[in-house]
Amino acid sequence: MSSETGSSEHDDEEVRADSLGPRMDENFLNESARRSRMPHDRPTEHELAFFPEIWDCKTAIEIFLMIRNTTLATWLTNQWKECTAADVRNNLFPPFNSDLDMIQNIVHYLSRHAIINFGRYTRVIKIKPRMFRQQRDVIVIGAGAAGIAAATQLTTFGFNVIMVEARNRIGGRAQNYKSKNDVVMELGADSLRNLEDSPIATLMHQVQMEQHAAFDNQSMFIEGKPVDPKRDRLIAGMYISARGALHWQAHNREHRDENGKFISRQQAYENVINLVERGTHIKYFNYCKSMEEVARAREYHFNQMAQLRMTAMLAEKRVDQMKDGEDPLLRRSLKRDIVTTMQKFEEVAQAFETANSHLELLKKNPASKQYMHPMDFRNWNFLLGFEEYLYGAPLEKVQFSCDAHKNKKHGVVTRLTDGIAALLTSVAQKRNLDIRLNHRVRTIDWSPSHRGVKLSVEKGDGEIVDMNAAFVISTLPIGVLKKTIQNDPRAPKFTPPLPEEKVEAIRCLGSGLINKCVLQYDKAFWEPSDRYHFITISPNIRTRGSQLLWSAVPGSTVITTYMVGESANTTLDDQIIIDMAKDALEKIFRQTGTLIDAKVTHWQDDEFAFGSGSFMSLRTEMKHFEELCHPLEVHDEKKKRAMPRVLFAGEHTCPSYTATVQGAWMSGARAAADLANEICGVGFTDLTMDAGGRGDGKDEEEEEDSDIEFIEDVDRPMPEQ
Ligand SMILES: Cc1cc2nc3c(=O)[nH]c(=O)nc-3n(C[C@H](O)[C@H](O)[C@H](O)COP(=O)(O)OP(=O)(O)OC[C@H]3O[C@@H](n4cnc5c(N)ncnc54)[C@H](O)[C@@H]3O)c2cc1C
Repeated sequence: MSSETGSSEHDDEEVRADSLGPRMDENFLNESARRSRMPHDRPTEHELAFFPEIWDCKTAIEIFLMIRNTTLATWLTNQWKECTAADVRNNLFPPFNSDLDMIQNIVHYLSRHAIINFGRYTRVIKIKPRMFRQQRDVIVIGAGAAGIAAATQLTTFGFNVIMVEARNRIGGRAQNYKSKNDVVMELGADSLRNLEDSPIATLMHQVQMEQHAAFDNQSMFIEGKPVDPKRDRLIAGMYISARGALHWQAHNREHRDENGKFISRQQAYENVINLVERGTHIKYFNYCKSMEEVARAREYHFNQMAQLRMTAMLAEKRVDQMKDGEDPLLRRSLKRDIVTTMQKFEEVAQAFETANSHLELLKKNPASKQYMHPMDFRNWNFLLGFEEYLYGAPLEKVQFSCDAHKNKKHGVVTRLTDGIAALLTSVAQKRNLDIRLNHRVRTIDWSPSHRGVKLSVEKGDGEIVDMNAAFVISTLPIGVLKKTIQNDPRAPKFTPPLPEEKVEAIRCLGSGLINKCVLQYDKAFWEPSDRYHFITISPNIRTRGSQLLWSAVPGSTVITTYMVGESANTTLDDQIIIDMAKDALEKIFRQTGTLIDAKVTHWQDDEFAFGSGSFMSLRTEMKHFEELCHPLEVHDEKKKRAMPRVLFAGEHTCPSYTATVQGAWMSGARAAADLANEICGVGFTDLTMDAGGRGDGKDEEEEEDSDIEFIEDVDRPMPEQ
């Protein structure tokens, strides 16, 4: 019987392997789940919440996972075209391809949450709005990565979306600047990390833009002179150990001071260094103590040897002075004394030798007086400065345990030759988004007395217009929200004011700053294939973040340097910053070309950003992210519950990827899904009831559309999108 079961399992496996297309083997399915940030072997908590029918049944979970992973693989195989239930079914083998409901529900779930079918792709199934007409209008504030993600998703769900953007361009903190001879300079975000599992990788795949890896081949310079790579590796090793220790601590215990504030990353590094330094001092103290003890023992043995030698010599002299036959008893006794003294001398001489060689050994291997040489502290400080670049804030202000909540995989760092803003523009164009540039939102009125949300918007020519929508998605940056809660007239005003919990969350989240100095020369005097990325180490700890990294797009004549940490908020004149950068380059390369164009950013003064990105400050708690995402709600009499009016997105609402383009995109998609789930219902679980939970006949004034049309579908009608 057992052999029968065994062979049937084996046959099943063979059937599975044969039935899978050439690319849909198990490894590819698992890899597809990983690339979509999902575990391949279990449903996520979010999935379980949406698919209660699989909770208690192992087989149902297996079927679910097979269909889900095949859906992800189907999408990843062709990300230019909508992945439909029919496509997924074609890639499934029996019996998994028979559960049409499950296939459709999974495709809907993954599409709704922007895990598949997002970005710049061709839709196959006609969009069917699943909400009342008056619930269809949405205004998205801000046309950065978060706004574009939210708008593209919402249009897919059937909403009418208008985007209002204060600037005369889209992209927000991803900003291209075309220099005098049309070379693209990135003034905002320039590097894309975590691409192995990032939705941005899909956009790049869809848009097919030229890209290149950054951070290759780093060379370090201190005051124009290359740093010894051996010492660099040594200090980098120490830093990696210290960072590992911090990471371990962050995951294992909470570190707050007596005021309940988190310890800063700078403080945590200092603690680690002090701990190691203390260990070094203790070792040095023990070394000195051992030296002293061994030297004393050696001296003691030496003196003992001298004494014993003297005793033996005196005894010998006495024996020599005795006449033949005189006092034989005394002679014998003296001779015996001489023998025992010499025996003792041998023993002491051996102890002396041991002490002596111990002393020599100690002298040969002296203990260090200090952990790190003052010169090496420069390298160390560069590494901390580099963290300030990654976090976009001085380490004194960054919460030490912030890594515990961040996705730490950085992998290959990629840059786009035409810039990140061009990528976002391409997606927005393809999806035909209605973007109103030069529309600066002044007030957001979400009073319960209105039917929806009323925006007061200032157009480029100064005219103030009112715009109304059922819902608003705000992607106002954290810097702008901070100004809002300070009643700064430059930031939009909320009426009624934001709830206290949200105000507290905005106050407690950090708003960081990275600035850049971008230089365009007439020729590239750096080696384009080699040192297109290098590092200058500041001799001064306070200025460690000033012009620490240099990067250039290979083949271009533009080179960029960054100002981070304390140095980012500089009050120096632009010309001084440019001259400093030119001097640093001249020190390294001696011969530089002619400067054609230069640009220094001041993101702290930009009225539509007031900073570069959010970070976890010493007061940030995880609950603050929930508060930041939480929509502004109004009680709905009909539905007898609170309904969202203003939803929030932006990089600062995505704790795993704060201050990144990826985080911004994911937050926009999340806000769009939240709104659609709330208004359209989770279409994949309830296909008969309408959006408002009405369930039966139609309300006269709230007419629903019924223009459903499927261009391509599985054999039986597909549920509404
Ligand atoms: C110098 C610098 C370097 C960076 N480097 C990187 C990097 O290497 N990699 C990375 O992933 N990220 C980087 N970032 C961070 C990244 O740019 C942001 O996290 C991301 O672009 C934020 O997108 P968002 O949509 O949340 O916000 P934004 O892009 O800021 O979009 C918000 C939009 O709202 C608009 N807006 C503001 N106020 C109003 C108003 N009153 N009315 C109407 N519209 C308004 C703004 O104009 C803006 O377009 C960097 C940022 C800076 C500044």
